[in-house]
Amino acid sequence: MTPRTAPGAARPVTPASILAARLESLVGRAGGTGLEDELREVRDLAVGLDPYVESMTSPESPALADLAAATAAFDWRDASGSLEQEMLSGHVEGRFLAMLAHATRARRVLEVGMFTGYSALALAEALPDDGSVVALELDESVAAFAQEQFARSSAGRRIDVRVGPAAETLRALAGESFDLVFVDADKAGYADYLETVLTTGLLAPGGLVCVDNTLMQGQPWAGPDTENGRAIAEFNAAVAADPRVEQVVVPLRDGITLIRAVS
Ligand SMILES: C[S@@+](CC[C@H](N)C(=O)[O-])C[C@H]1O[C@@H](n2cnc3c(N)ncnc32)[C@H](O)[C@@H]1O
Repeated sequence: MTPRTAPGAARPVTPASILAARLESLVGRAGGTGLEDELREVRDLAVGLDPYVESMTSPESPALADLAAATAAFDWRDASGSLEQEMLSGHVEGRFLAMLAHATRARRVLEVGMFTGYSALALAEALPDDGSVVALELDESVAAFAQEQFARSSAGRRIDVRVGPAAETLRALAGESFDLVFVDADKAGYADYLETVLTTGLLAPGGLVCVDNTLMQGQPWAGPDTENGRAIAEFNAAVAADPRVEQVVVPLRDGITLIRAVS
């Protein structure tokens, strides 16, 4: 397992940022090879991508910026399970999810895997006053952390947190339906969560499912071979072969797959 980073010192966890860090390191070691200038150009292309995308995207709300800062300032090395600051989706992905909520005119949103609540709050901010986000989280302490943040913003009152294993909470939600579902919990559980959402009426007719980390740091095509990489590779292949759905993999951050039911 990768050691958790000190507060504020996030490590690269997306294909683009990993590529940028690797190229930075290669530039540092390229002296005398004759490849320095070319490598620098390639490095600049990779290193500038995320900051450029971020600077051209509408800014995050003060409440989201505060939540991200509180998450980065917390020392996750003492936290339970595998929680780490890098789990937070962040500015551009939050805007993307909010844009999807607007575009689909979502009123009811379900999130599977909340962490400190960044995506839940980004989605809640995009909903009408009578809208709601039901956010599922396994870890009681991180759920409490998120709820403290939600209490500071008016959109936070639209978020209903349910603590427990998502598989159980999803079954307990039978009878409810959601216009937009964001899946971002344990990768080994993804196939089960999608199946439950598609087959039990949780996804409203015409609803959209968004699944995070479907590029999993590039592991499905470039390795290394890890448990999460295998889980995502299997999940992606199963979705690609599933005639019940249509999907597109968006290479934003660590990959988001958008899925809709077609039969
Ligand atoms: C990647 S983080 C979610 C990040 C969050 N959506 C965001 O955008 O900031 C994954 C979260 O899923 C939670 N989780 C893991 N397994 C779970 C399970 N079986 N049921 C519910 N939540 C789970 C973890 O505790 C963690 O907080």
